[in-house]
Amino acid sequence: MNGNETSDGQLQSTVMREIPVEEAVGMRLAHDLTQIVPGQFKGRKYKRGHLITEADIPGLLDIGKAHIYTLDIGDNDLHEDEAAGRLAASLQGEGIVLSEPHEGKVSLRAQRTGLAVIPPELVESINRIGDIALATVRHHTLVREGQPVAATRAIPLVLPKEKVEAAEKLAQAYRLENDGAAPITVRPLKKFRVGLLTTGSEVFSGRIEDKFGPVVRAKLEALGSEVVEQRFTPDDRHTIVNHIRSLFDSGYDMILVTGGMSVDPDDRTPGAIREAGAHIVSYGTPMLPGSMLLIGYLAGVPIMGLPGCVMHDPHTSFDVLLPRILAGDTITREDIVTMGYGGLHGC
Ligand SMILES: Nc1nc2c(c(=O)[nH]1)N[C@H]1C(S)=C(S)[C@@H](COP(=O)(O)OP(=O)(O)OC[C@H]3O[C@@H](n4cnc5c(N)ncnc54)[C@H](O)[C@@H]3O)O[C@H]1N2
Ligand code: MOO
Repeated sequence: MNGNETSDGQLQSTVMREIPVEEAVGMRLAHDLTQIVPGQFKGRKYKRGHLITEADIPGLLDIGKAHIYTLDIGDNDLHEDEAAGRLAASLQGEGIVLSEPHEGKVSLRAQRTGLAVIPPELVESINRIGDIALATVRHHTLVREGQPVAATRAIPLVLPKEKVEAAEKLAQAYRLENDGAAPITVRPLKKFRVGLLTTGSEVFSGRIEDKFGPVVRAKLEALGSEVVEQRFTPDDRHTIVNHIRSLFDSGYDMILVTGGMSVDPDDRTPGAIREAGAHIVSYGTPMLPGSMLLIGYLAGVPIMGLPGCVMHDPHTSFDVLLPRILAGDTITREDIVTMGYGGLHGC
């Protein structure tokens, strides 16, 4: 006979009792209790299992707890912490660590900097079940080590086991359809050696100082890659083409060309990238800022034309595409097309 089974062998249902705090001394809390002080604190004040003493009573009353529950979980139910934990475990893949359950919530955090993989349809299917919530970052978000990628939360304190089992089945079906891959993972980024070509006669001649190089270097270094070489060229198409070909011959993993991406007669970069022999996936991305970005491949080597806004705006289409490329993805026209929805960030 287990703890919840009756003497005649029947399954027992959950029993919850409300106890006035004054009568709860000597009992253990059935769940975490939260305090919120706007602007100062939000979090667990008392932990599940805490043994209530006389001294706790004023503190409990301060956070609005005139009663506490005693809880005997039935065979067909789950405590919020167990429910959130089981759902999180069913989703956890490579590059993800789980937090301890906390106020009915479990966080899935990035174990490394990388690209979050989240199947949106699965997230929606799980949230359709009800009583159990799954919130995630968007698919293909760049995440840093320790950053939350997703969180699971049970809505009621006690919920039917079958709801969690239904979610686990969906996660299992995902694994079967995806060669055993878990639904939520963080893909690592490769270390790229990058050749950088900065166009602009005003920079080449020394009229103004180069501000593009340091920005591009910093963005790559922040993701574990490096600009090995930066060259400068005036706005002369032929010279730009020759530099691109020579950077290609140097065997870099990626070639970046800055400036000259817009509509002026001196904007030579898109034509030069084309003339160098690149297959153009897209000139123009439906995202602001970064709409004048070009992406293509030169015999398999990614090449991007970076518009002036990349030097100025902290988050552009370059910041969306760069982690994908470093994760090893080949960018397609469809990837570009789908950037427009939700892609208005500035301008
Ligand atoms: N009439 C239109 N105007 C603009 C359009 C358009 O479609 N029609 N597009 C806009 C967008 S979007 C962008 S972004 C900008 C910049 O485009 P470019 O990539 O062509 O930038 P440049 O013309 O080469 O330079 C613009 C600006 O930035 C300075 N610059 C460039 N490179 C460097 C560098 N390495 N270091 C320091 N400063 C640099 C350059 O001197 C100019 O001041 O165009 C919009 N306009
Ligand atoms: O390439 Mo520009 O945004 O779109 O500023």
